[in-house]
Amino acid sequence: MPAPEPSPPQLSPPAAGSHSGEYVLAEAAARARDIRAALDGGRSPAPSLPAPPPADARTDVPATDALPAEAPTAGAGLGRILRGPSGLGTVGLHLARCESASAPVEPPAAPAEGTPVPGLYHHPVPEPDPVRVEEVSRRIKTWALDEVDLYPEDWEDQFDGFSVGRYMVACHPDAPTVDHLLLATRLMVAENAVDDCYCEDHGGSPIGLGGRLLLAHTALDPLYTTKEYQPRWAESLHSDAPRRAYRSAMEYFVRAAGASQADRYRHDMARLHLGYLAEAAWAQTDHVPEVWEYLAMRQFNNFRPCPTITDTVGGYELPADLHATPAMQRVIALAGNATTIVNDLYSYTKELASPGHHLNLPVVIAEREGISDREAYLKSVEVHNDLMHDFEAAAADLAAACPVPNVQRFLRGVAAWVDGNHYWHRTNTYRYSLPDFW
Ligand SMILES: CC(C)=CCC/C(C)=C(\C)COP(=O)(O)OP(=O)(O)O
Ligand SMILES: [Mg+2]
Repeated sequence: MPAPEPSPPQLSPPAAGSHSGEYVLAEAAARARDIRAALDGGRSPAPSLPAPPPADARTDVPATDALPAEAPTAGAGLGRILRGPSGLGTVGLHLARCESASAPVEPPAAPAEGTPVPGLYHHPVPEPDPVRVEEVSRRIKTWALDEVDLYPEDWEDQFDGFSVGRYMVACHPDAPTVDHLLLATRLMVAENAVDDCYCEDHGGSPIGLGGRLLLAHTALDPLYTTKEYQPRWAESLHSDAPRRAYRSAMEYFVRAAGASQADRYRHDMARLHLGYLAEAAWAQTDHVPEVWEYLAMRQFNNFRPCPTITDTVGGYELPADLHATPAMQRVIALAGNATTIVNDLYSYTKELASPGHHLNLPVVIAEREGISDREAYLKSVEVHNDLMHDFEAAAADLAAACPVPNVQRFLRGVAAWVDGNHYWHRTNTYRYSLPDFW
C-alpha cells in the first residue's frame, strides 16, 4: 500500500466579510513569494536569453518609448494602471524607458495607413520604433528562410505583407531587446504557419486536422517514449514547415522562459488547437453554431497564447500561482476575446471572399439572429466594445487588489498587446479592408 500523501498546506478561511477574490490573490501572492524565495533566495530574476548572436550594432536596439501616457478614452486612474504612470518624474517607472535614456532619439515613424472600424472602442498606440521594426523584420526572415525553410519563394509577398515585425514591436513596447522581441515573433510566425497550412488557405482542411495538430503539438510538448520509437518522432519534427517552425520557435522560447512560463504557453497552445478542432468539426458538417457557441469556440481559437507571453518577452516572470488565480484568468480571457473579435471585424471582407462558408462573429449573428449583414456587423462591434470594457474593469480591479509589481507589469503588458493588436489589424491594408457599411 502506498504511503499516505502528506496533506496539502491548509489555508485558513477568509475573515468574515472579506472579499474572497482578494483573499485568493493575497494567498497566491504570498505563496509565490515563498516559492520564489525558496528557489532563488528572494531575487526575482529575468530569465536569461541565449547567448547573443555575433556583434551587430542593431541587435539590441532599446525601445525609444513605451506605452502612450494616457489613452484618450480611458479614465485617468484606469489609464495609469493599464498603460503606466506619466508626467514629470515617472520615466524611471517604465522599464523600457530606463534603458533608452542614453539612446539616440529616433525620428518618429511616418504614421501607418488604415482606418479604424467606426465606433470600435480602442486605444491608439505610438508608431512602433522603426529601427526595431526593421531589425526584427530582417532577422525573422533570415530565421524563416535559413533555419526552418518556412515557405516557397512565391509566398514571399504574403510573408512580407503580414508585417510581423511591425506587429510584434507594436505589441511588446517593454521588450528589453530585439532578442526578446524575436521570441514572440518566431512563435507568431509558427502559429500562423500551422493555421495556414493545416487549417486554412495554404493546403489546410478540416479532414484529418486532429492528427496533424496533435503531432505538431508534440513540437511544443515533447513525446517521451521508448528508445525504439523516439528517433522516428524526433525526425517527424523536421518533416513539414509548421512542425519545423514550432520546434525551433519553442526551442528559443524554452531557453528564455522559466519552467512555468513554458508550461503556460503549452497549455494555451493546447487550448488553441482545441478551438481549431471545433471550428473544423463545424465546417465539416456545415453547422452554424449559436452565437454563444461561436463565442465559446472563439475563446479557444484565439490570440490568447500571444499576450500571455508578455512577461517572458519583457524579461521577467509572473509567478504561476498569480497567473492561475481566477481573477487573472478572467482578465486574460476577456483580453484574448476582445483581440480575437477585432480579427473577426477586420478580416470580415477577406473571409467573405474566401472559398467555403467562413464563420466569424458578424456572419454567425446575421444567420442565427436573422438580421442584415450590416446590423450583424454593427452588433459585433458592440460585443467587442463590451468585452473591452469588461477587460479593462477586471484588470483595474485586479491591479487594485494585488499591488505586486509583476502583476501590475503583466496587466500593462496584456493591455499593450490588446492595443498593438488593434493597431496591426487597422494598419494591415495588405491583408484587411473594411466593409462598406457606413
Ligand atoms: C497568432 C495566433 C495564436 C493565432 C491563433 C488564432 C488565429 C489564427 C486568429 C485569432 C486569427 O484568426 P483568423 O484565422 O480568422 O485569421 P485571419 O482573419 O485570416 O487573419
Ligand atoms: Mg479572421
